Parts: sequence; C-alpha cells; structure tokens
Amino acid sequence: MYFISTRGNNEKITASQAIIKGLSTDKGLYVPSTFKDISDQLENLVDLDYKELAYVILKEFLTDYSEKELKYCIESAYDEKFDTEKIAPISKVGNDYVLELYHGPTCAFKDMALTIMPYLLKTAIEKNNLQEEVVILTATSGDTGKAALEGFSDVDKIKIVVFFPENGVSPIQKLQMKTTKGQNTCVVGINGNFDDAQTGVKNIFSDEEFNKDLKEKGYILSSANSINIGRLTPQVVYYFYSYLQLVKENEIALGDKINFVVPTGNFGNILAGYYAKKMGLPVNKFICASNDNNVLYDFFKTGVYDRNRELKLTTSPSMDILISSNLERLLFEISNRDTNKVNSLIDDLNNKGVYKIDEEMKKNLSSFYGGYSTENVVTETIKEVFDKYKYLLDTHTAVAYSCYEKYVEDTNDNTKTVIVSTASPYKFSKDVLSSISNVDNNLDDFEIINKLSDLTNTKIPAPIKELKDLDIKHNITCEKDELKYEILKFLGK
Ligand SMILES: N[C@@H](CCOP(=O)(O)O)C(=O)O
Repeated sequence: MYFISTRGNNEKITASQAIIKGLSTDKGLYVPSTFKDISDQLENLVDLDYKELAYVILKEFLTDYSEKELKYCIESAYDEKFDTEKIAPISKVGNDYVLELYHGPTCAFKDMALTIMPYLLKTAIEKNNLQEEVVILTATSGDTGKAALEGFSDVDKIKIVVFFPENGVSPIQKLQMKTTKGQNTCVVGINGNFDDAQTGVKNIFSDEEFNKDLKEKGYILSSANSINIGRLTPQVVYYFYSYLQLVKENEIALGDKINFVVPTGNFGNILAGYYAKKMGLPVNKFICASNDNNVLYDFFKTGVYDRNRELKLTTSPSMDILISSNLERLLFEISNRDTNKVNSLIDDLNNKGVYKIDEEMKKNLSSFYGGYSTENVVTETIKEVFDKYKYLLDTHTAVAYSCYEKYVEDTNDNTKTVIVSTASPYKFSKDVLSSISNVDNNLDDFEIINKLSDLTNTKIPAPIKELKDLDIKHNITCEKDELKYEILKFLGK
C-alpha cells in the first residue's frame, strides 16, 4: 500500500511520508492506492475494544509502520484522556443510535484522530530521519483548531499555528483555543471566514519560494486538517467500531446494512465512513447533513458544486464551509480514479467557483443522500429531542438528526441508523440553552453552562469546566493575506 495524489502526478509515497507532507506537490490530496476488503474478518472483530480494532484498521493503511510502532501510537492516544473506556460510546435515542465522538480532551470528534496524529507524525519524523522541524498549519472553523493544539502542544520538533475566523466560532471554541498552553503553539484569529483560512493555508503549502525559504531556515510544513491522511485514516475506525457494537448488543445481525448520518463541513468525517464501506463495512446510505451553507446538499441533488454564494454564519459554526476539501477524494473515487476528470473539475472550481460532474460519476453517488437544516429547525430539534428523550444534542448533531427525520419522511427507509454526534452540547452552550429555555442576556458563558447543566441534569465536561480558571495565552488577529507574515513572526524569522 502506498499513497498517490488525486491529481495524478505519478508520485507514490509511503504512509509516513504522506503524513509528513500533508498535501501532495501537485496540490492534490493523498489517497490510498487500494482498499483492503476486510468484510470476511468482521465476525472476529466483534469483541475487540477500540484500541484493538484501531490496530486492525490502521495497519491496512499505515503499512510502513511496524506493529510495535502502531500499537505504541494507539496505546498513547486512546487512554484516560477520554472520559470513557469505550472511547466512542453509542446511546440509543428512540429507535436510533447516537455515536458520541466527543468524549476526548477537547469535546469534539476531532480528538478521535488528533490524539493519535502527534504520535504518528513523531514516528514518521524518526522513520524518515527528518532533520527539519515540522510546522503544522491548521485552518479551523472551531473544533479542529483546539484538538490539534491540544494534541501537538509541547511535542518535540513540532510547532503548530492555527488560523480561525475571528467572528466565526462559538465563544467556548474561541476560549478553548486562546487558553492553550505550550511553547510551540500559535493561535491567530483572521478577519475572514473559514474558507479564507483554508485557502490561505493551502496556498502557503504550494508556495514554492516560501517553502524553500523555510527549509533553509530548518522548517518544513505539514497539516493537521483532514486533508492529511494521518487525520483521516484514524476516523475510519469508529465507523467499524459503532457497527460492531450494534452487532455485539444484538441490535443488528452481522452483515446487516446500516445508515450513517454525518454532520458535514469539510467532508472528512463522512469520507472516512465511505472508506470504511470500501473496506467492506455493510453500509446502506451515508446521509450528508449540512446547515444553511448547503453547497453539498445541492451537489448530491444536482451534480453541480457551486461555491458562488455567501457563507452564512450559523449556530453550527464548524460546518460553516463552502469549499469542502475532501470532496476531491470522493471525485477521485466516483470518476473511477480518472485524474484528468479530477483536474478539470478542480480547475473549474478554482477558476469559476463551480463544477458539474458527468452522468457516470453521478451514478456512483448512490451511497449518498444530501440533506440540510435551517436554523429554526435546528433549534426545534434540540428542544424536541430533549423533551421527548431527555437527550441533549449539540447544534451540529441537531442538524444531522433533523436531516435524518427528513430522509425517513422522503424515503420510508427503515434501515437501522447511526447518527454521528460530533461535539459536546457544552461547546455551543448558549445556542443549545436558548433552544430549550429563555436565556438572560446578562449571563456570562459560564453562568450559561451552569444553567444548561442544572436544567438538563447533564454533566459539564471537565475540559470545559476548567476553562474558567485558565489564562488567555493568545490574542493575535490578522488580515486574510497576512498568514505568511504571522507564521514567520511566530518562528522568529
Ligand atoms: N470543521 C472543521 C473545519 C476543518 O475541518 P477538518 O476536518 O479538515 O480539519 C473545524 O472544526 O475546524
């Protein structure tokens, strides 16, 4: 197994090299050369715990890591940093299942990969005898940033710079990032949106002169976003894990197909599920749930991807995205790996902001269904689910839940369904609280959190509770064309 680019420049590199590089030289994304079908092994995997299963899955992708190296990375990641031994527990809500991916150190699904990625990258640095220090650039709409900062804080030979939209994340997400300790961390709020941050970072990756200059100074760049396969591949694990949990608990029989509903922004999470399907996981549909930024909904409906619209700020900020990076990896697969087609579509996206896939590619989208939810529906859903089941959804999971309700209404599909819950409701406490009760405008963020806890009888996650006592460590803002300057300033160059 090796990694190749979605844009077909004939580069073939190992997993550890791809993790160091992040993005391919031709600006494409690295994809696995093949997918190993493990459907005939599923029966033997039912009783494995999260770590054991992570090894079974990851060894099929990260083939240049030895068993010892991979097990070390897995053991170091999935430990008491998570507040449950299950790591990714499932709660039954009505007839459906909610896969809770927010039990890690920063209370969002990004922890599922960003707790292991620092170990994978450190091992990669050693394996490849890299002399330079790695500078991780991360664009975030709220969740990736903190999870990456937490994972890479004070890791030797690595520095991390996070760019977030100054006015496009929740107050708690912002506080989480700004209070990050670690001598090697830098957090910058930009006057722009997430797409500006992500495009800026991608442009820096492909700026030959800047990269050459950094290399002379002893640095190379990498990414902690899901464009990096070191981020993406660990996310495949929880799709298998949730399926096998349902088998173990006799909710489904081995081989039954299930649906997954995934709140989606950058398309990394849902793509990881699609990769699991390519490895033989029995999946009927992936329901791709968007908020008011419904560019993906339109794409699945019409085959046209059109980012020429205004980005809306919503109560589910982590999904406030119009350029879904990982869709390029899906284009690669649905075109049967035709890199000419991928290049032409991406050229159209870059030059005109819009592309249209052909009928053949559209046919290969049959595993997906696109849905979206408006702000009012999100609010109503949080209330409805809490009133009915006493289960508290965060705003992103509420988008998923309501898209699923609409899907059932449209299709009458009664396949068992897992709703992927991507964040703790406490990260979006004001919007969650105001969905179920009146909120006094004079309350500060922590009074809101306490009220939410009292009212719903749910526990405030420790990493959020402790934010109150932490000092602000980062207070930089910049314009969207000043990213390079901020990086150099941080590096002291
Ligand atoms: N939702 C993200 C945006 C970046 O996505 P990623 O999965 O590619 O890191 C965020 O919270 O930052």
